[in-house]
Amino acid sequence: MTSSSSPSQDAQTSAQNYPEGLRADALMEEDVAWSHEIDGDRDGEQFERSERAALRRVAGLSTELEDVTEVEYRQLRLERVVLVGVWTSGTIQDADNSLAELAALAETAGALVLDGVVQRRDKPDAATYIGSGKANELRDIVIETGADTVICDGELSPGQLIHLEDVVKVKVIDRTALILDIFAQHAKSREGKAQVALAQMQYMLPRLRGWGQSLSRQMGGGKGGGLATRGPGETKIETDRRRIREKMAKMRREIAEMKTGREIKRQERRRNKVPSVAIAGYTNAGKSSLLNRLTGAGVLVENALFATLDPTVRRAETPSGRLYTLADTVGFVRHLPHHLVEAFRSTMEEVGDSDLILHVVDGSHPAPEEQLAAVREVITDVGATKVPEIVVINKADAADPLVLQRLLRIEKRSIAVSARTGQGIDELLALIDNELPRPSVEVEALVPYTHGKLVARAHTEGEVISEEHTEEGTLLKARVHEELAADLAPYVAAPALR
Ligand SMILES: Nc1nc2c(ncn2[C@@H]2O[C@H](COP(=O)(O)OP(=O)(O)OP(=O)(O)O)[C@@H](O)[C@H]2O)c(=O)[nH]1
Ligand SMILES: [Mg+2]
Repeated sequence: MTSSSSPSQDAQTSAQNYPEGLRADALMEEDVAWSHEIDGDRDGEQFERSERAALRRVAGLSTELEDVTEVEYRQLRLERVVLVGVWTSGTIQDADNSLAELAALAETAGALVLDGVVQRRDKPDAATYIGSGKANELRDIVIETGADTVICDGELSPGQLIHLEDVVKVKVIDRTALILDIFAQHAKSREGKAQVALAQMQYMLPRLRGWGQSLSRQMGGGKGGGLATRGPGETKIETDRRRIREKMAKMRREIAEMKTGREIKRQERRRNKVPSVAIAGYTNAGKSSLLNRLTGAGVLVENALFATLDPTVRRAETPSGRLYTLADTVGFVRHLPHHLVEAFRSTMEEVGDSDLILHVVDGSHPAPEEQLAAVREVITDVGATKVPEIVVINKADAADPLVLQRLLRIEKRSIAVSARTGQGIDELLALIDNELPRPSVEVEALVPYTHGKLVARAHTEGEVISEEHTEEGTLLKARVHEELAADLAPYVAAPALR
């Protein structure tokens, strides 16, 4: 590891150097001026008085701890967080699910969730996200719980973050920053790390505005800011921005190179005509567990979101003995930060390039249909709509049988399995066998025993229909791909004999 080459670290360091500046930034935000006009409780008028009256507490969110020692241990390094969401449409259940997911994300990032509240509004408040009155209530909750961070369930403008921070007086981060943080913690490969770093820089860039202003204030610009302080600040910001943009450009080039390497490997697999199966699905659906079940591979399985961030490809075999590759992929999540969709396009491209998608969904989740829809949106996004899909409803052991029935009815090509107990796995393997593309050429050849390798290849790369050991060699009837057909050509029986 080189000391100064991590851009995300640099960005973090810079942010720490100028925390005041981020605040100062808000004062410059243009949206502040008009936000006050549409602020207040006007937005909420359509809603019930009781709904507007207070922040709605979401039950059962706080992190469960096994024992006291765990509390002490965790408090040493964990952030204590309060979650806050704005509920604009849909049912209470939707709002609660969304916040429960945010809680899972926060825990995955290593935080201790103390409380969660939802505010019903038409749309997020332009200045403080939840509105200034509710922000004060949130401040009370923060004091009461001893939280040191507030996490908002959405992407907030830099101005909103800072305004809310000014009221609640602890650090405020948004869902995007949280997901980026988890991704940064989990990325393993060089490519994955580079992609996350790039996404982080992209997220940072528009939030850089205040740093220079703060600097100029330190240099004697005085409070209140205004145009007078902008001069030197602007210069500093320009430098920062240019530096970051240069790093981003370099990073993009490096990622492109790494991508070429991966593409070559993929083409090799293609050339060998090994069919590929991609496991896609919502985060925590059990994709890695399923990969393990299907191949016996030791892939990291964790009850955490985004345990898998780098594609893992394994070799597998159908019950009839055909080889294929099985690729684990990064989990999907609703409202995936836009730069991350871009950054992880490469993983998803692999999905689009496969012969079959195993779309894993957690049957025990409160809203599996929503997960299916969210994942399909991204699949469409990367143009993978033509790839056949099997919906694998996982965690059948823990799911409500009625929900399973409902899903099996709605999804035509679906199967209920449990990666944990092994239930339904044999059927799934047979289904995969069925759905994989069939090799196209049917051959009948008498292969000399000195060329046993060709027979073995017919088994793994094609489909053997019949095999007979004669004095001259193996009499083989099989369906194979064109390349193997060409290799077998010298031994193909004369047409008259067929
Ligand atoms: N009850 C039950 N739990 C399961 C089953 N399959 C997986 N799990 C659990 O679900 C959690 C997530 O499993 P993973 O395989 O890591 O899920 P994933 O989809 O790869 O998740 P990410 O890589 O984080 O997106 C783990 O705690 C698993 O033990 C199952 O069939 N039944
Ligand atoms: Mg995984």
